[in-house]
Amino acid sequence: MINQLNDRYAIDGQLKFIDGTTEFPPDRIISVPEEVEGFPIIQIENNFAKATIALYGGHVLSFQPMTEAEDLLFLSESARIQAGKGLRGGIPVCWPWFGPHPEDSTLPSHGFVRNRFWSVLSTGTTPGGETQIQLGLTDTPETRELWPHAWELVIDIVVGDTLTVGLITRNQGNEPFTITQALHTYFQVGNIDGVRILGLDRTEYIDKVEGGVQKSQAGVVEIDSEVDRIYMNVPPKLAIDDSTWKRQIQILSKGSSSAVVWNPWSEKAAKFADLSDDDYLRFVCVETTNAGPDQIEVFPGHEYRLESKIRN
Ligand SMILES: O=P(O)(O)OC[C@H]1O[C@H](O)[C@H](O)[C@@H](O)[C@@H]1O
Repeated sequence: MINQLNDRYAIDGQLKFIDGTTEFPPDRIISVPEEVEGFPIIQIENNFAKATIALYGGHVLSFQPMTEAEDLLFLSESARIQAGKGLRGGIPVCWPWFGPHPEDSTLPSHGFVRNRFWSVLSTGTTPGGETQIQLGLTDTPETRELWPHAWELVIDIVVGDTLTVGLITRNQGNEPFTITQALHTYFQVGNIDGVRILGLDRTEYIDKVEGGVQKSQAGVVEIDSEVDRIYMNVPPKLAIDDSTWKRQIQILSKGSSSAVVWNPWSEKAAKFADLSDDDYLRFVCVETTNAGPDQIEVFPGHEYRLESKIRN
């Protein structure tokens, strides 16, 4: 499998496929999903940055511009490969619903594409020397049991000094459908104590920690307890200011008017098997979403693109 992928899609000196099971320590490989041999991970290194992407979940795992000492993305040291489960960290794709299913709590949280193998549609180099990868996923009889629609998803990733991730939803059926979704980005930070999220002053948010009450943000967002919020009518540009590592990460979104900010804090983090107890100090999720009232209707034959650009 890895050899075939390399024969077809590798780019000399820039992109190759590796067997992900050799990248994770054996005690963190709980069960390898059966659909595809090995656990293919795309490894990219070009003039601008290094990045890795798992075919499982269409999941960007890491992105480090050459100018940066530390990865912009957080991947838990306790992240594990487990069939049916997503990986903790990077950019999980939540689709076609964000969070719990609105009517049926037995359905998986954050939809069902973060734990499926995506196929490679293309790899290439842009005229400017960035690396572009497109992965795809389509409905099957099994997904139609979970969500009765015909669809095609494409994740369009460009690795340069900026990481661009576009998630394209195509409606291949005869009826319109409505989605919520997220590029659920885990940003790595020096210490959560020194983090300020900029750009959300005076926006309204749904506070999930306090049962969904609506509040208004005053000033920058600082985190010193569990935070789980859907911000609404957000501007297209947010930033994470990290005083510990003295860097600022820019997040530019398109096709999104909401953003989710999440940190589980100590007590909740301790309950996650795939997070170390003090990992809550090392990341904050600032997610580019269509969530809460920001819902998207896609008409037959049409497509919708949600996009997040990340850079330092
Ligand atoms: O544990 P997961 O299913 O990956 O979800 C992790 C988190 O994702 C989002 O940020 C939600 O707003 C949180 O409520 C949830 O806890």
